[in-house]
Amino acid sequence: MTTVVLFRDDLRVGDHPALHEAVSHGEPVVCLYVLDEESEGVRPLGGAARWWLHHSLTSLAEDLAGLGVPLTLRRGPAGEVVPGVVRETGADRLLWNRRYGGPERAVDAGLKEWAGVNGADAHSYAGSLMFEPWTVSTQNGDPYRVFTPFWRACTSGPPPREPYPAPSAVVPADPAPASDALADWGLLPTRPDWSGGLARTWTVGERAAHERLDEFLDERLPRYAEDRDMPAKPATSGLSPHLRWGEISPHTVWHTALHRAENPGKFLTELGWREFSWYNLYVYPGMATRNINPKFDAFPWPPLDEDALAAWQQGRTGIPLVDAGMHELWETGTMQNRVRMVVASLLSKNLLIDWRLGEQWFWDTLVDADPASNPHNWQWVAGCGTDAAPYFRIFNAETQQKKFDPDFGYVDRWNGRQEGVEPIVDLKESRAHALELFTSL
Ligand SMILES: Cc1cc2nc3c(=O)[nH]c(=O)nc-3n(C[C@H](O)[C@H](O)[C@H](O)COP(=O)(O)OP(=O)(O)OC[C@H]3O[C@@H](n4cnc5c(N)ncnc54)[C@H](O)[C@@H]3O)c2cc1C
Repeated sequence: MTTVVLFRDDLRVGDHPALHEAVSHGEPVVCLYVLDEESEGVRPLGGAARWWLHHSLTSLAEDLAGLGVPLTLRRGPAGEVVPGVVRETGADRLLWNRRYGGPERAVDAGLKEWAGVNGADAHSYAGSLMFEPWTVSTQNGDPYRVFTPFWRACTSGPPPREPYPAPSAVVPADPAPASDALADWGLLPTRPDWSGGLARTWTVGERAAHERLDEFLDERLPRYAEDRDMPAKPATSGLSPHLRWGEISPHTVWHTALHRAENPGKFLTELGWREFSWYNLYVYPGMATRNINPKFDAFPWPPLDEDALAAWQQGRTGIPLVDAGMHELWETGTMQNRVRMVVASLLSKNLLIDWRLGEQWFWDTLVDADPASNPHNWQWVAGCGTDAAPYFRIFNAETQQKKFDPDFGYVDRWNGRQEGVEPIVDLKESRAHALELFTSL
C-alpha cells in the first residue's frame, strides 16, 4: 500500500500529523508539494512569499532526503495534479493536514470526493491550527466577533494536543515519481534581484524555526510583555514566517513555551490572535476583499490619490515612524507589529486610501503574509473588521513614536527622518475629517 502525503502550508517533518500517520504504516510514502496558482479563487503568492517558499522547499527537500524519501514537486491545479500522482504511483491512501481558506477547502473537498469515487482512502488532520474553527462558537451557535471571548472559549476547553515526533525514516515509493526542478519554478526574483535584505535577515526552514524559538524562550520571553510594543528592541519571537509556512507548528510553539517558561501567558495570547485570524477566514472566506462589517460598504472613499499611495509604499510620507516602518518592510520583508498598526492606520484613516490597497502591498512584501492574518489585521485597523470599538481608534503616528520609540532608535535605524521630505498629511485635520466621514455612515 502506498500513501501520498500532501505538503502545503506545513513545510516540516516534525509534528506533521499526515506524515506521522503515513509513516506509522511502515509502507512506501510519496511526499508531494503542488504549486497551485490555478485553482479557482486561490490567491497568487506575493514576491516576498515566493522567495520564502523557494528556500523553505529547499530545506524541506533536504530534511526528507535525510529520512530517505524525495520531495516530489509538481505544478498546476491540485484537483488534477494530485489524482495524477496517485494514479502514477498506484497509491491507495492520500493524507494531508487541513487548510481553512474557502478556495483551498473547495480543492480539498474535491480531492476527497475524487478519492471516494476512485477507491483511495483520503484523510485530513489538524496540523496548522490548535483549535479547529468549527469547534468554537457561542452558546447560540453564532461565531465569535470579538477576540477575548473567542480566546476564552478556546482556552477553557481541553489544551492543544501534544506535538507528534518527527519520523526517523520514511520508506520511499519505488520508483519515485518524477519531480519538477525547483529552479524552473522561478520563485526567486531576478532582474532585479531585490532579495538581498531578506537573505540577510532570515534563515529559512524547520531547523531555523526551532533555533529561533529556543533563542526567543531563553533570551527574550522574560521581558516579552513589557517590550513587545517597542520597535527598537528585539523583543518578539520573529516566528511569524516560520508559522506561516508551517516550518514549525503552533502546537510545538505552545507546548515548548509552556514546558520551558515560567509565565508565557502574553506570548500564548498572541498565538491566539493567529488562531482568531484563521477562524475569521473560515467564517468570512471573502475577507481579503470584502468588509467583515457590511456597514462599511457605504464608506465614501475619496478618489485614489496615487501619489500618496506611492509615498506610503516607498516610505516618503514625511512621517518618521511610518517611513521607518515602510523602509524596514522593503528591506527585510517584515515590520514590527505596532508599526504595522500605525502605518495601516495612516493609510486607511489619515490618507483615506482603501485598506485593500495597503493589504495588497503587505501581501506582496511581507514574508509572513498569509490569507488570514493579513486581511484580518488590516480590517481590524481600518475599523471594518472584528473589533469592539473599531473606527474611532485612529493611531496618531507622532504620539505613537513618542511613546514607543522615544529615543528614535527604531526611526533612525530605518532612516525615518529624511531631510527635505515634508509630511504629506496633517495628522490632526485628517483625523477629524475621517471621523466626520465615518459618522456619516
Ligand atoms: C496591518 C497588519 C498586517 C499584518 N499581517 C500579518 C500577516 O500577514 N501575517 C502574520 O503572521 N501576521 C500579521 N500581522 C500580525 C503581526 O504584526 C505579526 O504576526 C507579528 O508582527 C510577527 O512578529 P513575531 O513573530 O515576532 O510576533 P510575536 O509577538 O512573537 O508573536 C508570536 C506569534 O503570534 C502570532 N501573532 C502575533 N500577533 C498577531 C496578530 N495581530 N495577528 C495574527 N497573528 C499574530 C504570529 O504568528 C507570531 O509569530 C499583521 C499585523 C498588522 C497590524
